Amino acid sequence: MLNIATHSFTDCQALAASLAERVAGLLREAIAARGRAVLAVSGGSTPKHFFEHLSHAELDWPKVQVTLVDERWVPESSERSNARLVKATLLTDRAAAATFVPLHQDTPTPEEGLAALEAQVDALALPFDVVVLGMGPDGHTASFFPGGDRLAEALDPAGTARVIPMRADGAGEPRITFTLPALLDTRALFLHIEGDAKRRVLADAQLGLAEGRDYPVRAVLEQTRVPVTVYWCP
Ligand SMILES: O=C1O[C@H](COP(=O)(O)O)[C@@H](O)[C@H](O)[C@H]1O
Repeated sequence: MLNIATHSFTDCQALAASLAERVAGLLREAIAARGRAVLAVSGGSTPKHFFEHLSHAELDWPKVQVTLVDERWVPESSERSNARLVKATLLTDRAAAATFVPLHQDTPTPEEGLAALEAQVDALALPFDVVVLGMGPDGHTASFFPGGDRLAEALDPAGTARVIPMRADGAGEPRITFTLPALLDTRALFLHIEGDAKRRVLADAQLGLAEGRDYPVRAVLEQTRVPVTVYWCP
């Protein structure tokens, strides 16, 4: 049984405000219950307004750790860096007091930086309280790309690795990604998508109508470990 709820908005700014309010509420609850909160967010173009709203949220930000669900293996000076987006749009205003745990090392390849990255990830007070995934038009989420060289390993529910490198034709550059079992180790899971094309991809993935195409997001939709809440606007 799929455990998916969908919140649809006609206005993407309203979506961003609503998702930020929901996430802030969950982070507040986590701090009240455990004295800290851990948030994993996506990169790409979609989360910008959500990040801007969340950055103003009133909560005890020094008790919040923020990380990324995946990262492009580029320096932070690159426009493609997910960390750059997070620092510019989320870790400002009140949220500047949060601790950021990046998924990048200054090494030529993710494989060479992996041991140091694993040590960085060890600093996270897991499980996550909130994970916010995005999705590309090709049905990738985090860096679970169609045809990814380590896709099966990343999606293996019994896998023990938390982060792994990923390469795929559609990925642009090498990636590092939390694995699916690591991301499902969360108290709340959101999927934030915008636009009709992505809604169709999601519907196809959900109904198994991918017509031979490989939509990795399907693994998130079909798992039964944690409910998925989809936020969508046109
Ligand atoms: O490359 C990535 O793409 C996806 C989707 O990005 P968008 O630009 O279509 O919103 C994103 O969720 C992921 O974190 C990122 O690395």
